[in-house]
Amino acid sequence: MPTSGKSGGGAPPAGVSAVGLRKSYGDKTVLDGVDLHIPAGSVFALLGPNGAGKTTAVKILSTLITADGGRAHVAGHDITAEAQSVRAAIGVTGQFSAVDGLITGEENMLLMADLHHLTKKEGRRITAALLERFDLVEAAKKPASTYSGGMKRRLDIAMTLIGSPRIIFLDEPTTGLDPRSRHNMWQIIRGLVADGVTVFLTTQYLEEADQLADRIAVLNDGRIAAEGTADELKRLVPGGHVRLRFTDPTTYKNAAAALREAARDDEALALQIPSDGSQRELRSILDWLDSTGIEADELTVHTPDLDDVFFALTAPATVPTQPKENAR
Ligand SMILES: Nc1ncnc2c1ncn2[C@@H]1O[C@H](COP(=O)(O)OP(=O)(O)OP(=O)(O)O)[C@@H](O)[C@H]1O
Repeated sequence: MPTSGKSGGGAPPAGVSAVGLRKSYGDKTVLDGVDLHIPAGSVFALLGPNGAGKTTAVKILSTLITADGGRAHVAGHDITAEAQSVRAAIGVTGQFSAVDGLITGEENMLLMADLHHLTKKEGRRITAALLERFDLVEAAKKPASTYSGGMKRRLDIAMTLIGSPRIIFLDEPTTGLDPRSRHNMWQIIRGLVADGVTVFLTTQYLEEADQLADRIAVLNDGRIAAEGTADELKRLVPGGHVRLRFTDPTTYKNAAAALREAARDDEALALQIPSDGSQRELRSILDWLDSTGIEADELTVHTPDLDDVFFALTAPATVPTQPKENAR
């Protein structure tokens, strides 16, 4: 349970905790009782398909909008009763960028320093350090509207850091970025965490969550469908299988008849046998193929990844234990 988090003794407060968060727009329920517990100093990824309510959750936790129900504490402060203290402790970047394209990157930074009531001297010092850290020195005197997507995101995060936030909400920080800029952003996020910042990240990229997050929650239909480390989530779904592919339709048909427990893909002439991918299971499958004289043209081992988790948990009618393609 959340504590009021006043900085007394005892265990440090969670970075973010929420119980039963609810939000509806008209008769559409967007969040239907969301519970979260994010330890301070960790990276948390909220995953979900388009329209799942990720941005809504970020907006509520960063006090941009109010929830219809539930309670939450951010940096130890109640988001309703102590919204001002929450705002002082957090930074938010992403879909609602604070970058003003008409002024230069440096001017954007100095403006932010003014907003945080830093002295001119201190503002200049921090601006110079952050422009350097985020590789924006060369572009500093150019209007931000001329920046690439990756540079704008870097500037956005640099501006957020002027306030020395303890918690940063990154709403889809790499959407639309090319692979190099995405990797660059991952390095930046890792750097923030190394500095002790708690990162709340929303993303549609499973690889991103896998790479960065200590814990991941999958939001679906307004509820947390699953929560855990990437490995814990991968163990939730039976996505592991051995795939046998054939080129000759008759061999494929014979194999399918003999291997009745395998899921069929008639178009690709492929069979999928559920398997944990262990050496013992592989050996028994190979022995069985030898003994029946079935020879596949290709054999691949597939272990569950976050894609499997995502598809299993966010399918319209979730039936995770059944293979998608079944025998006809
Ligand atoms: N101000 C609003 N008024 C009405 N409906 C809204 C409003 N804001 C969000 N919604 C609806 O709430 C749902 C969740 O939106 P939200 O932006 O939180 O989803 P998301 O998970 O961030 O999606 P995406 O990945 O597409 O950004 C959507 O169906 C959206 O249309």
